[in-house]
Amino acid sequence: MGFINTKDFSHAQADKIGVLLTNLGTPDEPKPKALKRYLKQFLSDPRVVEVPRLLWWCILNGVILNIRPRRSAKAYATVFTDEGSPLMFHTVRQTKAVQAALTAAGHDNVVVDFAMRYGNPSFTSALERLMAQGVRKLLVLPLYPQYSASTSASSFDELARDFMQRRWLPDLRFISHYHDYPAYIDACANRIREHWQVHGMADKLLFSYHGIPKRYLMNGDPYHCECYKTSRLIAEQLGLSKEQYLTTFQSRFGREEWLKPYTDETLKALPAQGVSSIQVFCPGFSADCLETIEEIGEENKEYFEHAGGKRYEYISALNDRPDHIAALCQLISTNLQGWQLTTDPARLSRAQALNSQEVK
Ligand SMILES: C=CC1=C(C)c2cc3[nH]c(cc4nc(cc5[nH]c(cc1n2)c(C)c5CCC(=O)O)C(CCC(=O)O)=C4C)c(C)c3C=C
Ligand SMILES: [Fe+2]
Ligand SMILES: [Fe+2]
Repeated sequence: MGFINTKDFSHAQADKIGVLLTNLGTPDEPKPKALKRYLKQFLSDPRVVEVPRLLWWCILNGVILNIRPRRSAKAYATVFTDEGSPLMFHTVRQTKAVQAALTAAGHDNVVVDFAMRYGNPSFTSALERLMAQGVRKLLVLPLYPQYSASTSASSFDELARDFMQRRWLPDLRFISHYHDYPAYIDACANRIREHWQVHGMADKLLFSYHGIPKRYLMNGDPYHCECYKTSRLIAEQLGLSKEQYLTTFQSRFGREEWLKPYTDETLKALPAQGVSSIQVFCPGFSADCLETIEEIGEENKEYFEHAGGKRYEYISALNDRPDHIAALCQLISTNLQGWQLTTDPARLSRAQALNSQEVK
């Protein structure tokens, strides 16, 4: 068996610490061909669709990949900008901002990069870049605040798959969730407060999270509980009573039951219950993407207004807001504790010299 070898003698350099931010991934272009490639990889992941493989292969290749790419391409075309897919450009900005903040805080041997679980840039390409810079310690932070096997565990699978090909593995730390991390909760609350300062409050605040099949919860996935805890902590931070906010689940796929209450059905029902104004925030999406901009910002707005609702506001995601970046940096720094973090150039060059001698 052949392993990926370290070709650039990075072991001759002082050890660096790599921070790899990851997210779901997005199609390269809003075109059916690119969508087919992306959806095939995404929907073939057994962590995402837990259905017997042979049966699923037939449904996916026989039906879904012949219909969905065209439909999804149309939806993506409404959110792509000159900078590309929102999920991509927000993740690029987050990566640059986290790198700048960590460097400014004195973590001068930390290199930050990002990878996407599906599509580009792949985990392997990002890991190659990090290893080539001398990274021997790696912290991986999937930007999913709430743990779910379909996202967080799937990211770990992809990391492990890459490592199976590698001869020399780095030390590894993996942050599987941060749904109740105080600085993240504060950033969410700040974002909502800022919105209120401009627009005032609405009758209710709705926290909408991406759904997963209910079966995954029944089989032990903690995602549902973590979403409810995040909502409660943000609401407490904002001083809201239980009557003032709701938690719902969006983005259903397929026919089986998903986590309830559903976002779309809730928004269709609220006006008849006397709720005429609503503000929607999506704490589970660290960056705006198709599911927030198009599904929450447009599609669900229509449902609410069509049902008689008067005022609907989508509160955009944390993206690269300074308090979000500060929260991520705090989470990263805490998880780097005990690993060599130095701002001392003399020590770094001594380590470099020693390593070079060992190589000779
Ligand atoms: C098929 C089942 C799906 C599960 C389970 C699922 C879980 C899940 N997804 C996210 C975050 C995102 N999903 C996004 C898009 C998206 N999700 C699914 C399906 C499942 N997701 C599909 C088919 C798509 C593609 C769009 C479409 O064709 O409708 C995105 C947006 C990506 C973008 O490019 O903008 C995100 C983000 C989470 C957090 C999650 C489980 C908790
Ligand atoms: Fe999804
Ligand atoms: Fe969607």
